[in-house]
Amino acid sequence: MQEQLIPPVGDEPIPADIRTVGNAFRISLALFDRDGKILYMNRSFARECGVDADRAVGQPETYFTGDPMLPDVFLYQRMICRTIRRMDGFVFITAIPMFDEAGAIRFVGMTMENEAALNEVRRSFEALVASTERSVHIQSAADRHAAILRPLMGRHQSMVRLREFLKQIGPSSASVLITGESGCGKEVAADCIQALSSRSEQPYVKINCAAIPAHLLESELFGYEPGAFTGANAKGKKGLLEVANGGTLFLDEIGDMPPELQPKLLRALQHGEVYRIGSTKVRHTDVRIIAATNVDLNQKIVEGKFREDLYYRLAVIPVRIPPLRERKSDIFLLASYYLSIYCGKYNRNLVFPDDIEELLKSYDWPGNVRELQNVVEYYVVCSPTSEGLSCEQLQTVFRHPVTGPGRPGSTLEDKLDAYEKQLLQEALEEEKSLRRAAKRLGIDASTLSRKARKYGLALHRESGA
Ligand SMILES: Nc1ncnc2c1ncn2[C@@H]1O[C@H](COP(=O)(O)OP(=O)(O)OP(=O)(O)O)[C@@H](O)[C@H]1O
Repeated sequence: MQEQLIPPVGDEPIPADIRTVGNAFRISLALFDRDGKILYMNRSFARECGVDADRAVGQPETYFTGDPMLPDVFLYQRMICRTIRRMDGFVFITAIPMFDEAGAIRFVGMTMENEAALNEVRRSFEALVASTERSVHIQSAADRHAAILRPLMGRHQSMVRLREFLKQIGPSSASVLITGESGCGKEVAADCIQALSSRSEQPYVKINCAAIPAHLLESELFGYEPGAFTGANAKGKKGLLEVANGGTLFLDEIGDMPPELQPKLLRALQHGEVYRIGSTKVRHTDVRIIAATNVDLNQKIVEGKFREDLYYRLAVIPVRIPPLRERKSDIFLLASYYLSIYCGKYNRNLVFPDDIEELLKSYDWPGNVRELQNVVEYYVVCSPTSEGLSCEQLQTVFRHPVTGPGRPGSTLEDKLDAYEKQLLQEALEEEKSLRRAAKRLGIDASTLSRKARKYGLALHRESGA
């Protein structure tokens, strides 16, 4: 059988050949599994950290550094570099995530270089640069895509898949309909699609259909001729469909598009033809439409409030953004990210104690990432000391009552049940099969299946549930 060359994710030991190769290099190298535990450390890395390479296996990153980098690697899903000051000078650490075919992080490779080694490289590099006339920086397409998609954070499988999907659909000119609850990131996704498209250098115009009264929305979208109506600009005005010509128009809250405007919009999308108010002259426009809504358009169609033909024109590519409660494992990552942002903004130094972490994970976040952002800002601004706020104090700004294990006042049994449910839900969401979810939890598949039924959790299709 052929030797496995790619390091496993923790299920099997690293093959001896790989260890030999790793030890032969001067570079300090370590590998971590998806839970941030050390899978392998070569001799040079162990020497650099003053630890025993074999004993280090299975330990968390904090075993050799007090300032962990892996949470950021898992959060941003990209390479992170950091310089750490030590008694004997600086060390430069690089951590690079390695992905599996489904786009999930499989393991993380980390290298560590000390100041002396880097100085040696720098001297060679300076000599090389001095001997050349020019240095060219080439940014790969992968780097560019990663940079564009960075604002759409999350390492839950659904977000990894979403980013992959956006990369695939971004370049086309097809209309996209983004659905999802309020505050879950529809506009962030629209911005990513636009930036990934071949129209990224062309106009990008946004309009919120719910924020503008119907009569004004028509003149905003289609424009008008001089003297078309009382109070109109004497020179007339271009509509946004004309302004966005060659580029992209983002129609936010499309579900609020007044019924009387829908046929006119359909015509503009279908034939690229726009008539300004008060004009019979046709103007041609080539616009990619990205629309977003948090209402159920199918329901609106049934109620006769939204045209079915317009729906199909808009939803050539449907994109659904999952609400935060369907990707619970992202809650704390996002909360930690916003904590660092707001601590920087308000010059505070705060952390989340364990009970606050539990509370944040227990809550359903009806307002999604926007609500989470607000709650974290409240936590930073309103904490009287560096101890932070208590759970009871923080919950006063939640829109709904908390029902998970962090809920104060519930019995030990309630809390244990809620915590068990949360762990099962996370494992079922993140693992591809029931068997893998059961393995991760350390129970057999039939027990997992029974417990999942008890808590009303959806099982993977392969389980036959
Ligand atoms: N995946 C994410 N990573 C980081 N920030 C996010 C993410 N999703 C949303 N946000 C942040 O949450 C806030 C709300 O996002 P956005 O406006 O895109 O939501 P929306 O779904 O368009 O909301 P609405 O339906 O109310 O218009 C923004 O500040 C955005 O930066």
